[in-house]
Amino acid sequence: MTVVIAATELRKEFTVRVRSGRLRREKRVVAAVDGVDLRVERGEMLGYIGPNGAGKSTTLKMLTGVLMPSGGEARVCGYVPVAQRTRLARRIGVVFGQRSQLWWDLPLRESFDLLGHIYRVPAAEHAARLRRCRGLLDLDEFMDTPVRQLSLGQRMRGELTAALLHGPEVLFLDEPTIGLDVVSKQAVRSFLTDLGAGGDVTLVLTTHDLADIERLCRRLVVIDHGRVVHDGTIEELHARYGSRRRVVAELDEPVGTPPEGAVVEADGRRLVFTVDGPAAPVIARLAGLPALRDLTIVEPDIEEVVTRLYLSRDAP
Ligand SMILES: Nc1ncnc2c1ncn2[C@@H]1O[C@H](COP(=O)(O)OP(=O)(O)OP(=O)(O)O)[C@@H](O)[C@H]1O
Repeated sequence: MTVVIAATELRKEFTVRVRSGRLRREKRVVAAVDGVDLRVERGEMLGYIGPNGAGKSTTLKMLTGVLMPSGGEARVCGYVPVAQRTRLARRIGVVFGQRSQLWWDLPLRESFDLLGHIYRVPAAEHAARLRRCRGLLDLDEFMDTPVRQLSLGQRMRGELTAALLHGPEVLFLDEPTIGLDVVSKQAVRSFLTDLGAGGDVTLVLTTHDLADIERLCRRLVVIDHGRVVHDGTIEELHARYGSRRRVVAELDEPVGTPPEGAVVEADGRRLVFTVDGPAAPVIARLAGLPALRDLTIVEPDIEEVVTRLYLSRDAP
């Protein structure tokens, strides 16, 4: 296994001035990233999440060579990000949802051509990658539209293409689906799934949309107040917080005496059972209910478990 991202005790402190009286301003140090250890192997798709202000973007900026760490070490593709930023830039692709790497007044097509020249991508490689992105991201309709006239969803598809034209090994995506409609989100997600399926590109994704994570990432790193508070699979997070599957029975008539273990909802027309192991015994027990209309198994909800994790961190 090749480790493509290795961070040890990575730290970033910002000095901010805060008002401390009518005229006085005091200096205060904010530890935006407070000792993050992270190892990511080639081909992993990693979700890097956390509440607002947790330090996600700051971490990504340090890993991509935009910000100098205050402490600790980072290597990405073997390079020290800030010191070897130019060399690193050839090996990574970056999409910051809130910012653009495209030329505002140029049509997409020309932005892509320029990027091909800047990175000195051989013409055949450039054409092949562009063809693939055009197909998978449905770019054809707006290839000749100036970037400033693109909608957010169209621009994001352009941004992803721009980040990939030089064939990066690691792709850093900071909120790539922010503000996109459901169709554009799906387009971006299936594009990233396709990209990850090859196993060569490593993907680090920050997002507040946990469906992105569920759809794309096996591993989840959660940070809060600049520190890693979970590093593992989504299943491990569910196990840690005791998330359970539920069996839901919909009834045509309100139930008289609810079966043991049921929570009764919807005026007695819905029974909810929490199950620990296999759902079959509960389902078998319910199959005989006279007014039964439908039975569903509801998997543990990622939003719920992540909310619990964030809230538990807030507790004193
Ligand atoms: N340039 C800066 N100067 C001062 N403080 C900063 C700067 N950039 C970030 N911070 C602070 O560092 C902390 C982490 O910010 P960061 O942008 O990394 O969070 P985030 O996890 O990406 O948040 P969000 O989900 O809201 O985008 C916050 O408290 C933020 O106010």
